[in-house]
Amino acid sequence: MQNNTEIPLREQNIVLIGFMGVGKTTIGSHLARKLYRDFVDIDQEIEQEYNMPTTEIFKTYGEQRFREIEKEHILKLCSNTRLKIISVGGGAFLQEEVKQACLASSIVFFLDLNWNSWKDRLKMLIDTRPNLQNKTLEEIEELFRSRQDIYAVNHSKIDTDQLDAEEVADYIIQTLNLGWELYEPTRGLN
Ligand SMILES: Nc1ncnc2c1ncn2[C@@H]1O[C@H](COP(=O)(O)OP(=O)(O)O)[C@@H](O)[C@H]1O
Ligand SMILES: O=C(O)C1=C[C@@H](OP(=O)(O)O)[C@@H](O)[C@H](O)C1
Ligand SMILES: [Mg+2]
Repeated sequence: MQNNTEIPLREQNIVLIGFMGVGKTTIGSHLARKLYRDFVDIDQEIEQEYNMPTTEIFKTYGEQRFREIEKEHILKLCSNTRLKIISVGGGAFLQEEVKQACLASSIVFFLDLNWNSWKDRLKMLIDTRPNLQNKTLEEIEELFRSRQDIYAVNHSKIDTDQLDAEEVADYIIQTLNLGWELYEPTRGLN
């Protein structure tokens, strides 16, 4: 496994985490475009490999199998790549090995959104997120709250409540620039 002390800060992968629907995929693609990097969305990679949407993968093979494939994809990226923008699914950090690999090899941003703002997105998420289906709103809130612990260890937390996706990407870039300049300053010409 690569360790982020071995990779220059400016070359480390950037990993976006957070609950379903907070905007990891949308913000990740903006970030990749703005930083001229490749974007990898783990759910999209798995859907391409199985040639079916996540809901079908859950139905056909079960969540456990999905988690195994998810882990394989993420661990491979953590050990073999740099300079990527990676959006992982909201349940990826349930697996301690995945969480530790991301934290050790990459810069991990937690996209935070409060429950009241998140609730407004439920309608547009429900058809494509198997773990939101067949649940009452109370059960979804319980899942939302119980998941917060797995995101609590990160390198930077962004409060996204008041920002659109493009603004979150810009904010992440500002944070990165600050860290890069502080810890790996670019040398002047003389
Ligand atoms: N900052 C934001 N403000 C408002 N809507 C957003 C924001 N980020 C994402 N969205 C919308 O929320 C929905 C879920 O976004 P998505 O990127 O798929 O989330 P995730 O990958 O975290 O599950 C999309 O319809 C997207 O357009
Ligand atoms: O939190 C979860 O259990 C899941 C989140 C989804 O990704 P997003 O967080 O991008 O919605 C996807 O991996 C799958 O439906 C399971
Ligand atoms: Mg996503």
